[in-house]
Amino acid sequence: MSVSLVNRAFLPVLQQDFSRLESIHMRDLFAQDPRRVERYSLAAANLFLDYSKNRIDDEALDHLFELAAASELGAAREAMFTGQAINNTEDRAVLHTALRYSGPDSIAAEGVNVMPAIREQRQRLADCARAVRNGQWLGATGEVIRDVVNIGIGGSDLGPAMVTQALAPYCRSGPKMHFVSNVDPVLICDILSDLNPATTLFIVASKTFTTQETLANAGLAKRWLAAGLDLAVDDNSLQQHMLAVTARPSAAKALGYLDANIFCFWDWVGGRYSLWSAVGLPIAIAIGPEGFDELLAGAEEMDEHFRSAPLKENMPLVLAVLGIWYRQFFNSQSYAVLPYSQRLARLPAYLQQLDMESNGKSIQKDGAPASWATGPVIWGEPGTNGQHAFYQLIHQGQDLIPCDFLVPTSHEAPEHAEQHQILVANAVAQAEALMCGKSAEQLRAELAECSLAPDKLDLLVAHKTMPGNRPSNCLLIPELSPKVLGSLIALYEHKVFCQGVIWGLNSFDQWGVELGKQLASRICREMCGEDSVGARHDPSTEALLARLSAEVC
Ligand SMILES: O=P(O)(O)OC[C@H]1O[C@H](O)[C@H](O)[C@@H](O)[C@@H]1O
Repeated sequence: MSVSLVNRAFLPVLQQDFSRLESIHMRDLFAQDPRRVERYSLAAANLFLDYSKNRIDDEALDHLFELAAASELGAAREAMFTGQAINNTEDRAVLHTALRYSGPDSIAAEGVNVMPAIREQRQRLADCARAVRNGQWLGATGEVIRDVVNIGIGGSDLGPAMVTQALAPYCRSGPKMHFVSNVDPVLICDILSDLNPATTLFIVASKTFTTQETLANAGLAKRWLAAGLDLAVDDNSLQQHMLAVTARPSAAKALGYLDANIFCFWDWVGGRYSLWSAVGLPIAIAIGPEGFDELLAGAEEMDEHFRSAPLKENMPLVLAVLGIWYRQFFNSQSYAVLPYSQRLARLPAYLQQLDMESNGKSIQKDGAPASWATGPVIWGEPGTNGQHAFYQLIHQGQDLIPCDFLVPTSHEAPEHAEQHQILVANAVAQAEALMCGKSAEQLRAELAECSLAPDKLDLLVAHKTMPGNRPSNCLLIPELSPKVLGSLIALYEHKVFCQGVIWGLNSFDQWGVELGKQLASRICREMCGEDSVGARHDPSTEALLARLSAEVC
C-alpha cells in the first residue's frame, strides 16, 4: 500500500487518540499509572531514554507503532542496511551504517562489496592521523604539524566540528583543530592570523569537490601558505600541507592534490551522514584513530539495536513516532534539542542539517505531495543558557514545542561535581516545570500573603499561570566518550530515517539546496563582470544587484 494510503488509513484512529488525549493533563496520566515511568523508558546502546512525560497513552502508542509497521519500516530498514538504492532520485544506496560495521559479512552497493574499500580508507585514515599526531608528518620546511584546519561546509564540517568539540578532553594530546566553513573571509582570516604556515595542515573536505565556499577558502589557504613559506602557489612542497577528502578524487587531483593526500569516500555516503567516513579525518587526528574506532563502535551498537529491537523497544522509533505525533496532531512546527552539556553546544546545529535537510520536504518518494505534515524546525542551545533566553516561549508561548533534554550523568571534572549538579538539577527542573506547570489555585494561595488589590491579584495570576502539559524526553548520557557520542548520533540518524519512511520521503537527497547554489554562481559571475546582468532576474533582485555592484564591487 502506498504511504499516502497508509497515512490516510491511520488518520481517523490517531485523530481519535488525539481527541481523547488533547484535554488530558500528563499529571493525570501519571496519577492513573504509578508504573508509567518504568513502562515509558528504555535503555539501549549506552543511552537511557525516559519518554514518560509525553501526551501519549498505550493505545495511541500502539497505533503509532502499527502505523510504522504498515509503512513497512522493517523492510525499508533492511533495504538501507543491505545497500539497496533507497535514494531513488539519485539512484544511490545509503550505506553510512557500513562505515561502522565491524562484522565479517559483505555489504554490496550496485553489486560490489563495499567493505574492502571501506577498510582500506579507514586504514589510510588511521595511518595519516597517527603520522600527524606523532610528529612524523612534516611540513614543507621539515617542521611538525601543530595546527590542523578543516575547510568544508555542511556535512563536510558540522559532524567533525561538533564531535571534536564534544570530545575536547580526548583531544588534548593532538594538534589543535580549527574549522572553516563560511565563505565570509573573516572566519578563515581570523583563524589563520594566529597560525604559522610551516606548522599548519589543511584538510579540504568536500564530497563533490565543487562547493564554491570550500574551494574559495582552500584557494585562500594555499595563497596564505605560499606567502608565508615564500614559495610559489604551484610549488609542489605546498602539497605537504594540503589534504583532500572527497568522493570525487579526480576533481581533487585536477586541482593539484597528491594521490597520497587524497582520502576517499563514496556516492552512497550522504554528506550529512559522512562523519563516519574519511570526512572524520579531523576527528581521527584530534582524538587518535583508536578513539575514532570507538566512535564507530558506539554507532554500530545503536545500529544493532535499531536493526534488531522490537518496534516498541526500539529507541530511534520511539523518538520518531512521538515526533510524528506532535507534528501531525498538535501542529508542533518546531522541536527543541537541549543539551545540558557545553561540550554538545554544536549538536543542535548538527541535528539541524541531519533532520531538516533529510525531512524538510513536501514531496513523497513517489512524487506525490506529502500526505502528512513533515519535518519540523530543529533548534536549541545548551542549557542553562537557553533557560535565560528562549525557554519563556517553550513554557508559555502559543505553540507546543516538544523538547529533548540531553543530560550527561557524569562529568569530566570531579572537582567541580557540585557545579555539574546545578546543571543537571536545572535540566530536571525544566522538564518538571514544563510538564506540571503551576495552577491558578497554587498562585492564589502563594500570593494571598501579599495583600494585593483584587484586580492586581487577578492580573498576576493570569500572567503567572503555567498550564504545563508540555512534553519532553529525557535522554541520559552516561559519559561524553567517543563510544557514547557515536551511539547518540546514530540514534538521531535512525530517528530521522524512521520519520522519513513513515512520511514516505526520500530522506537522502536535498534538491531544495540546489537552486540557490546555481543562482549564487551566476550572480557571482555577473558581479565580477564575467557575465552581464540582463533582464533575467526579477525586478527586486535586479535592483539589489545594481545597488550592490556600485557598493561592493
Ligand atoms: O561536501 P560538499 O560536496 O562540499 O557539500 C557540502 C554541502 O553542500 C550542500 O549544502 C548540501 O546540501 C549538503 O548536504 C552538503 O553537505
